[in-house]
Amino acid sequence: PIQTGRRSGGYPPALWDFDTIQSLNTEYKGERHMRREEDLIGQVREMLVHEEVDLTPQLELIDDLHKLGISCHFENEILQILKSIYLNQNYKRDLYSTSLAFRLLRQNGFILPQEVFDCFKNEKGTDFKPSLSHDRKGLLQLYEASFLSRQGEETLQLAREFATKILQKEVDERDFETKMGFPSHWRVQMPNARLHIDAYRKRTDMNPVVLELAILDTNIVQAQFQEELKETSRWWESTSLVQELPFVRDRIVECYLWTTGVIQRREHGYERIMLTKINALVTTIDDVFDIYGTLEELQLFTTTIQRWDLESMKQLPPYMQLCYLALHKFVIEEAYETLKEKGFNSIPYVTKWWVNLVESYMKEATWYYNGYKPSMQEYINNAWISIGGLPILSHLFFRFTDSIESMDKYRDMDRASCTILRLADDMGTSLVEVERGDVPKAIQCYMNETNASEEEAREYVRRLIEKEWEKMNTETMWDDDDDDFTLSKYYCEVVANLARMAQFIYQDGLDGFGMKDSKVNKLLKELLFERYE
Ligand SMILES: CC1(C)[C@@H]2CC[C@@]1(C)[C@@H](OP(=O)([O-])OP(=O)([O-])[O-])C2
Ligand SMILES: [Mg+2]
Ligand SMILES: [Mg+2]
Ligand SMILES: [Mg+2]
Repeated sequence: PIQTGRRSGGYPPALWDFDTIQSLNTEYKGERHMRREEDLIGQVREMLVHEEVDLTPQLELIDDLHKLGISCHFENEILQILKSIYLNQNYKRDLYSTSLAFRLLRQNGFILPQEVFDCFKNEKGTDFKPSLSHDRKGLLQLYEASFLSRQGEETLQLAREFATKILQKEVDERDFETKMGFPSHWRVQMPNARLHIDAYRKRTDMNPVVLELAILDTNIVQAQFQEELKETSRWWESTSLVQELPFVRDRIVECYLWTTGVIQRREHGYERIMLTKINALVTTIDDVFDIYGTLEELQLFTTTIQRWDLESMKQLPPYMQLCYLALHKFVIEEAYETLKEKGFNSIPYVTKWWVNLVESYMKEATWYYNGYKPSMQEYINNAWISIGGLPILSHLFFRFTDSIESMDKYRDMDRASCTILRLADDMGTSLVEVERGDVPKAIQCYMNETNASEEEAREYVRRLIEKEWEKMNTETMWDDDDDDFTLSKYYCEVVANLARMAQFIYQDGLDGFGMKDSKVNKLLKELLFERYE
């Protein structure tokens, strides 16, 4: 049933108010903790570079440091170790070591060819040797390594099918993903770190120095996250958008949580605060289009943003004027920083993506009000834009790269990231959205088009996400020695992390952003509010 005009999003109120956020405190800002952390970092560095450990334990340590959220302290040492393994190719061992080395090397820019797995295939090269089906440890790592595949790498496709077929026998189809969890290549680092610390501390091969560093570090980085969160909360309060537009989702804490997975490097606090503001603005404008504005108002709003001037603002209703001016003010402030620090004017580029976004919103609103049901392809061609990833990535582009000319190099990875963001969001939010009144989303479009069941539609969307990850890998993993192709490492990281964070927020098909009863909400409280014991 098409409900014209004002609808409710059915979203619960904010879980934490302004004063609660401002009163957050932790003892882990003290000098004493910093000194202890430096001491532990020194001890772990010794383990990394001096102990003559065998290849496999060294790779396992590197993998653990990343999952425990503390690899940032050892970036140079890790790259040195991986570079030497890459150059003297001493990873050709059993399935486990080869798969582990393959994944860690590719994840760090050393693009090992898929042919390293040929020795594990049968004579005809048509499949992996059946004898491997007893090597569970090796198969798990082969499964993980297969997610580093680029487009057209058949051996890795074969590896994923082979490992999945055998591992699936242990768990039935449905909870395979839940039990296996997302492959590590799809997992964000900081929001998952505490889950890994919980698991690590129970392992028999756990190293007490590594464990103590991981626990201390997660409490120290929480102190930094809390200060950044407080700043974003003061900004959000100052916009008065919640007061003037009471129907929008008041989710500044969740908007901040997003950034801890997208921008994982400690020193990029400014970018996390900036990204939180973008998330909050996109959420507000999305709700204006999705649940509140009449078609006429939305058309006025779109035209005003297309003009990007202050003149045409007066034709807007008051609630839209405030929203428009909040966006305008943010874009100008960021452009000011970019001009001051980098000497170029980002406004024409950034405003283009904000205009594209509201035009895609306008298309969805028109479809909705006309009861139009787009085909899957027609929907996706618009919805990879309407998810709001492009303004996010364009603002981050100007923070993490130094030349406007290079923008085209990133176009395909941007699209892959936004498409995964869109598909993951639809998996988590579209049932509630369509229920309260919204344009049919990926799951519904596929069901309309093929008469498939919801479960079949979800399985189809999951396969689309896998394909988009292959595009992402193809675009972001380039041989570092391919010197005519220099990409910004930081930018490639955040593009892939935006997709990862979407899959984290909407894991298990739940809305970890809009709704409160999800695993994500528990992880949010632990990461941002609770001391890790
Ligand atoms: C940050 C975001 C990913 C972006 C703004 C809020 C979101 C959580 C999501 O909100 P949603 O209403 O699900 O977007 P859409 O489905 O209406 O496009 C779109
Ligand atoms: Mg919406
Ligand atoms: Mg929307
Ligand atoms: Mg949605």
